[in-house]
Amino acid sequence: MTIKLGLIGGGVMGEALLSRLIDRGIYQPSEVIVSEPQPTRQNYLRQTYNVTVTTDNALVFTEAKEVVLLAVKPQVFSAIAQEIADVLSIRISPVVISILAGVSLSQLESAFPELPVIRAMPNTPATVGEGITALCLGAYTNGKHHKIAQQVFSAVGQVVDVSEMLMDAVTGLSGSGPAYVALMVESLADGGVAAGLPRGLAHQLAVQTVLGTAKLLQENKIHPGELKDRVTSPGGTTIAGIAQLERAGFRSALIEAVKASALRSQELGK
Ligand SMILES: NC(=O)C1=CN([C@@H]2O[C@H](COP(=O)(O)OP(=O)(O)OC[C@H]3O[C@@H](n4cnc5c(N)ncnc54)[C@H](OP(=O)(O)O)[C@@H]3O)[C@@H](O)[C@H]2O)C=CC1
Ligand SMILES: O=C(O)[C@@H]1CCC=N1
Repeated sequence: MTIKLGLIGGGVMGEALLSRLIDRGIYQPSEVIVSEPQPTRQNYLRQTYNVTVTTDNALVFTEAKEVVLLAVKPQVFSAIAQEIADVLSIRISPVVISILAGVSLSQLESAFPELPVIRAMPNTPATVGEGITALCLGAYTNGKHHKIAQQVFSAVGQVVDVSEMLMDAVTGLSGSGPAYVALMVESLADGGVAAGLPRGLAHQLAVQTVLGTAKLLQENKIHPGELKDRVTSPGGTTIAGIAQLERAGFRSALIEAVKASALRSQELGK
């Protein structure tokens, strides 16, 4: 069978994408090649997904006919681009989709001259099909490449198209955001424990509160401020908690976290 999908880097995000794409039948295992340096990780990927696994990044490029997903850390991008440079003259042209934080379309286009490239920023809820991915398209892409990217990322959640100037901000918000939400869940549970709840129950209450609130905001399309007002009874418990959050600079802390992450994404692209 023809190999259609190449994945360079089978780590956290690479595996999240691989797993859903195979589960949903978008690619058959025999249509996928993955490159991964570590033997233990290689064996795991081979055994779990029944895909071809290699250490040869150039082979992934020459074998994959439809799409090559780059899912390595931004710090190894130049090394990988060099490895692949030799086979580029063969003029194979899968669409290259990079999920690397900070790495710009112009950097991708200089590494893969004249190839169609797409910059994408997914997030870890992709693992459970609840991710959100922002896409921006390089100069050599066409409608077919866009469709492939939409198909790949809609297998793991929502997809939005943005202009490249917004990608660092997207990275700061939805790319890194799951870590901020996880920190909030952990802290809510800690608060519950401090107030006397057993740990397991505190965790369950915290997770479901975040999940349910997100669902309510999404399904009823209400403004977060309105939802806050609905929970906040005059002279009640919630306003006592909110006053404390405001004293501690909760909103400002989140705003600054997103800005710091966006700035770091910009730096990684330099
Ligand atoms: N994690 C997240 O939430 C998100 C991450 N991203 C982006 O996704 C990319 C990957 O992140 P993440 O999955 O978290 O990182 P991981 O470290 O989990 O995955 C990277 C994988 O690439 C492998 N790798 C390292 N060097 C090479 C090489 N030369 N050739 C092939 N594979 C190699 C690593 O192997 P080894 O471990 O042996 O080094 C590892 O398995 C990053 O660029 C990040 O910016 C984007 C959105 C969200
Ligand atoms: O922390 C990082 O750099 C990556 C990019 C977005 C989420 N994780």
